[in-house]
Order: sequence, then C-alpha cells, then structure tokens
Amino acid sequence: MVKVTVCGAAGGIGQPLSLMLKMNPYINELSLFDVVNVPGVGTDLSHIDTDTKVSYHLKSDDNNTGLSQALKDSNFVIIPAGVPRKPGMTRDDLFKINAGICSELATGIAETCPDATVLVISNPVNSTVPVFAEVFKKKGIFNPRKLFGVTTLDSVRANTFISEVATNEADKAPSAFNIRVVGGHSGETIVPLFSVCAPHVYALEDEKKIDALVHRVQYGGDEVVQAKNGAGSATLSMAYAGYKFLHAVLAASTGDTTIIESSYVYLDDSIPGAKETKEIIKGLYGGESLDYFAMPVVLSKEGIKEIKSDILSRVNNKEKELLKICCKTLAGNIAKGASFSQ
Ligand SMILES: NC(=O)C1=CN([C@@H]2O[C@H](COP(=O)(O)OP(=O)(O)OC[C@H]3O[C@@H](n4cnc5c(N)ncnc54)[C@H](O)[C@@H]3O)[C@@H](O)[C@H]2O)C=CC1
Ligand SMILES: O=C([O-])CC(=O)C(=O)O
Repeated sequence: MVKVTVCGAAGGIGQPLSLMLKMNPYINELSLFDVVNVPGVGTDLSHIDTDTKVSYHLKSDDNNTGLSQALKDSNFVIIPAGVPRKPGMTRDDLFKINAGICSELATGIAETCPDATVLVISNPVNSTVPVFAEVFKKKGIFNPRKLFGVTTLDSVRANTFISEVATNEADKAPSAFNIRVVGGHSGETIVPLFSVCAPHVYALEDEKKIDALVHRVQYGGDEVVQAKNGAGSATLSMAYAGYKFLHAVLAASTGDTTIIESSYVYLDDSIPGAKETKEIIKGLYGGESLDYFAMPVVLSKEGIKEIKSDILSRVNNKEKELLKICCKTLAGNIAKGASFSQ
C-alpha cells in the first residue's frame, strides 16, 4: 500500500499536482490536505476512474484533527502549502509566513508518520527545508535520506531554455537535455551546470549567450511572477516538476537504483558523497562548508543512496565563480531556516 499526502492540495500547485498523482500507477491512496476548499477538490478528483483512492481532510475537521487524519499511514508527503510571491517580492519575503506553516506540518509529520519521505515545495526552499530538518531533529526522527527540497523546476527550465538557443536540429527538443542544476532554489543560488552536461550546444561557446541562459534559469520564477501580474507564481510547470520528482522517488522505492535526480538535501556525513561534496564547497567558498546543497542524488528504496559529488569537480572556471556567489547567499538562507522557532 502506497499512501501519498499532498499538503496544500487546494492551491495553484496542489490541484494540478493532485490530478496528476490521481493517475499515478504507484499510488494506492491519495490523501489531500488543506486549510480551505479541499472538499471540493477531493470530491471532484474522486470521480476519476483510476484505481487510486482519494480522501480529503480540512485542518478544522473533527476538532482540528484533520492533519493527523490526512497523514495517518502516509509513506510520502509532498508539500506545496503556503503563500506564493507577487511582483516585487523575493522568495525570502515569504519566509515569515511559510516557515510557520512548514513548522506546523513538520510537527504533524513527526507525530503521525515519522518514517515518511518528505518533499518540500514551499518557498523559500533554501530555508524551509532546514525548518523541516530542525523540527525532525527535535522530535528525534530526522532521516536525512528522506528529506528533499524540490528543485526540479530549475532543471526543467534549463532543459527548455537551452533547447531554445540550440542551432542544430537534433538539439532543439527539450527532451534531448538533462541539465543538472545545483546550489539552492532562488536567484543567484541556482547554478545550472551547462559545461558538464551533454549534448554540447555550440551556441554556448558564445559567452554572452551562456550568461543570458544562466540568468534566465536563475530568474525563471520571476518571469512567471511578472507575467501573472499579481495572480501568483509558477503553478502548472511546478506541478509538472513536482510530479516528475515524486514519480522518480516512487519508482526508486520499488527497488530501481538507476535513478538520479537533483534535489536540495542535507549533506549528512553518513550518506556516500556528502563529505566529498562539503569538501568541494569548502574549497570553493573559502569559509565554512554548508549543510544543505542541491545536488544530483541516486535514489533508492531507503531514499538517498548517494550524492553525486563528482559533478562539482568537473565544472569550469565560470561555474566555480557562480558557485562561490551561490554559497555566500545560501549560507545566510540556511542559517535563517535552521534558527527558526515558532
Ligand atoms: N519549489 C519550487 O520550485 C516552487 C515553489 N513554489 C512555492 O509553492 C508554494 C505554493 O504555491 P501556490 O500553490 O502557487 O500557492 P497557493 O496560494 O495557490 O496555494 C497554497 C495552498 O496552501 C494552503 N495552505 C496555507 N496554509 C496551509 C497550512 N497550514 N496547511 C496546509 N495548507 C495550507 C492554502 O490554503 C492554499 O490552498 C509557495 O510557497 C510557492 O512560492 C512555487 C513554485 C515553484
Ligand atoms: O518564483 C517563485 O516564487 C516560485 C518559484 O520558486 C519558481 O517559479 O521557481
């Protein structure tokens, strides 16, 4: 029995994500949780004739026991709960309100389904993932192999945007690419590693074109926020990215050990590749190393099997500079999340 809970299921990301999950063959039960509107979303989805069973829960259900009912026996919890940006805001501006929501959800998970794999979409991911980790540590249930910050949208954008500048026909399909993006998930902490990813696109030998492409991936979220003009941030592309990542995690949970996906993770020394990653970051950054970083990870039944540290030793000088800038901002974002308390 595989049970997946979506926290924030009635939102802009939550609804299309839940629709896709209702069609996922690995999931037996889909549990939808929100503070508003979830009975409508759940009832609607429950009419779809796929085999996945749908349940829905409002926080206020049965004397405020909705969260524990939603989470009971969950194996995976995916979290697009919280407020999105409006034009002129940074992701960091969302911290105050979203950190409180994340802390509350983390407490519920720790108390109800402590062994679940947790996928955090809520922004600012650079800080909300440390909020989850700290609550889990305090509750004595933290498993660094099973906590993921969802950064898949950065790779999705990198694959799409690079295909748009490709000049040779074969490389014009976004599906021809699997660009690894490391660091974090906001502005200059997003570091796409075009130099180490095949196929090589000749247009990228023009330095100005590389700079423009890197900038577009780093600020792709702003492009959507501006286009939506006050009506929120990326929802459909994020639902796709969240689905893509959760599908990979689910496939790995059945025993497939060939799946590598990038995610913002805790660099725990017990995970192969974590120490090496920290050493490389330390060398680049010059200061302390960082405890969290988005990296390609090998997935398995037990969550993260290995962190693919080798990718960082193959980057070019330009990417090294980008990584240095990333580390400086990321260090502050991590400290902010790790020191949050309700
Ligand atoms: N990781 C990533 O790449 C991306 C992250 N995001 C982030 O995802 C989050 C959600 O974005 P949208 O779906 O557009 O926002 P939205 O406002 O449309 O939906 C959020 C949902 O969360 C619910 N919610 C609020 N408090 C809650 C609580 N305590 N428990 C459960 N649910 C709660 C709301 O009722 C709402 O239905 C935002 O923080 C946004 O910045 C957005 C795009 C990409
Ligand atoms: O830009 C935002 O606020 C939402 C987000 O994380 C993204 O689209 O990458």
